[in-house]
Amino acid sequence: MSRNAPRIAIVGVAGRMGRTLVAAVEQEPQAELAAGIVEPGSSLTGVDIGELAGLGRLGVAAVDSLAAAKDDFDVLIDFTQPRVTLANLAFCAEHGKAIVIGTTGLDDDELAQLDGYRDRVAILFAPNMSVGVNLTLKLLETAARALGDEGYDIEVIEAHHRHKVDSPSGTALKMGEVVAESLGRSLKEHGVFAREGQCGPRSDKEIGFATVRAGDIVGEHTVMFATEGERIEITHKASSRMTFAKGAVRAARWVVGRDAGCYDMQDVLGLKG
Ligand SMILES: NC(=O)C1=CN([C@@H]2O[C@H](COP(=O)(O)OP(=O)(O)OC[C@H]3O[C@@H](n4cnc5c(N)ncnc54)[C@H](OP(=O)(O)O)[C@@H]3O)[C@@H](O)[C@H]2O)C=CC1
Ligand SMILES: O=C(O)C1=N[C@H](C(=O)O)C[C@H](O)C1
Repeated sequence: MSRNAPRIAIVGVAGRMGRTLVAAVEQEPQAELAAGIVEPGSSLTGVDIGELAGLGRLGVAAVDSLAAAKDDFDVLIDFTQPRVTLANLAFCAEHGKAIVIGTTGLDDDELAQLDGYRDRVAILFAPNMSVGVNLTLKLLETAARALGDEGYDIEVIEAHHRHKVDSPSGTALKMGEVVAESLGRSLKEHGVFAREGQCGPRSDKEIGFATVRAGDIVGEHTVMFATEGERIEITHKASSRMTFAKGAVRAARWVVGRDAGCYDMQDVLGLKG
């Protein structure tokens, strides 16, 4: 491991993404697995985080607060839930740590709170850390510009596992925002998130969202552009959480040592502009 390998802490280390992140950091020679945080008072406190991830002993015991790991890490990776993420962001701002946030489902107020830290700490915030999804966002920009004003109806369809708590997914919302922005529309005004009963025909400019929750689906997103006589579908399918975890580790290595600001995966991958 290089002397400049960032020391990474993972919060929510017993979760679906937390466990995958432990494996991803462990596989990255240019990063050090420094700490793993579980919920305050968790019975998993003190358990080796390698054991939690099914990798065997790694010599890092889970702690139940960020304060307990304060001197051990340079960058925190957080895939938990909105209120926990905001508390961890406040901690990172206070203690000069960079943070990678993968948590989705933040409401407008929580997003504004997150944004309020942009002058105090380096934040990497993205609803999907996979390279494939971030490339898909660029393809969507191009497709929307070419097709959007030519009478194509736009619908976003996503499917995830039965445990997911937020809907639509953060990725689906991001895809909708990218398409809306490319067309000069506002997603707040034109997003349609439910159709039931006698809801009438769709309007030309609406961007519809449909959600599936079933079994162990890791994450699938399709944006459909449909008109009389043809339809184009741009689809991304994740078949392993490792794609998100590897992206997050890449993001952690990128964001550590940056100036305060709110960055995303497009910055990491050089896809801006
Ligand atoms: N940006 C991206 O690329 C991706 C984002 N996500 C997002 O990541 C988030 C987590 O997803 P997932 O891993 O499936 O969810 P899980 O519920 O499996 O994991 C969340 C973990 O956070 C833990 N947790 C809750 N509160 C605290 C706390 N105060 N301190 C420490 N740990 C805490 C939970 O512990 P406990 O179980 O004890 O409650 C749980 O282990 C979701 O918002 C999801 O949408 C997911 C995949 C990719
Ligand atoms: O909860 C998940 O699992 C996922 N959440 C993210 C989202 O809401 O977009 C990303 C990924 O699709 C998996």
